[in-house]
Amino acid sequence: MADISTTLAGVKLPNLLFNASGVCCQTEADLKLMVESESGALITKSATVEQRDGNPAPRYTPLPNGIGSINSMGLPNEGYEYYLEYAKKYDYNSEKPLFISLSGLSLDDNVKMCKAFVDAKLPCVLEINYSCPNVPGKPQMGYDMEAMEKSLSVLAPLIKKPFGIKLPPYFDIAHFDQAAAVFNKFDNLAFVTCINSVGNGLAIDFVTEQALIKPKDGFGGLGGLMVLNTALANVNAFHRRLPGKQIVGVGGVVSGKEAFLHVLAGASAVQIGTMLKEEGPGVFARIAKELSDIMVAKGYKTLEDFRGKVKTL
Ligand SMILES: O=C1NC(=O)NC(C(=O)O)N1
Repeated sequence: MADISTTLAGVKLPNLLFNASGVCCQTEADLKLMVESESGALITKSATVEQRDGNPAPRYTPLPNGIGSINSMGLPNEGYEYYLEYAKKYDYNSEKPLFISLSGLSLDDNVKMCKAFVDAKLPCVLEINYSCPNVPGKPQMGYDMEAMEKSLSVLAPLIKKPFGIKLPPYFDIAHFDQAAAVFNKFDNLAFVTCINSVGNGLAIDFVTEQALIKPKDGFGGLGGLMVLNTALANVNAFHRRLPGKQIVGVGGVVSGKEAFLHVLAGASAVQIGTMLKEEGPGVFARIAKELSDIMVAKGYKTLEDFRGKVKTL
């Protein structure tokens, strides 16, 4: 067995795999499945101040031939106080650290939620979601560098301890440069999670000639294998540009091979979304073994042996 343990934001994970926020993490029942799984950590569904039902169904579907998924959930969640209570009851002596995702609909909302978690003085780690593409009328903060800098200039000093942010995919080198210039201003911004779904794709059924999901005329975030190469680029771009910070890789992890590639690109931990949704929590044990077998075959003992060591020509 190879050692696939890691640390993230100063906390130890027995293995680098956990859920992407939003999948298997909205209710305590979901989170119990994550605790009982072979994941190395767990993260809660992005919370807003108030409980939200989210968008009308159908709002998630896998796409044919295992290429991925499309979703327009619309931030359905139990409201931040539900996750604060969960975090207060969580067993921090367990080997599995708890991450909390917050996705305020305004800076004031994010301040209110962050304050509540800071005041509770809990060991859980915050991941601020700047990249939900599915709330009608709410452009993604992650594509507004000025707004992101303003938000971080308020939240980073408020949170004080290490925290992370969830980013949308960027597709232009200038945007990697601009975003990194903002992130490097905040010392306790310990990690960035790349990528959230590729926003506003459209899946259409050939036979019925209908969009596959109901919200927003069928427009929704794309995930799964088809976004792997964009995810790897974002992981590596920020690994190169954010010295001293860590990257959580997410996007397209369907087996140990893609998890290996995310680490090679620079990831310190790897989240799984679509494959977890489709396969269930058993996916963690499968992918952990597949990754370990790959490392043994390649002669790597730990993730540090190859993290960020993608070769260029
Ligand atoms: O940040 C998010 N990304 C997604 O792809 N979907 C969810 C959502 O719609 O709630 N949120």
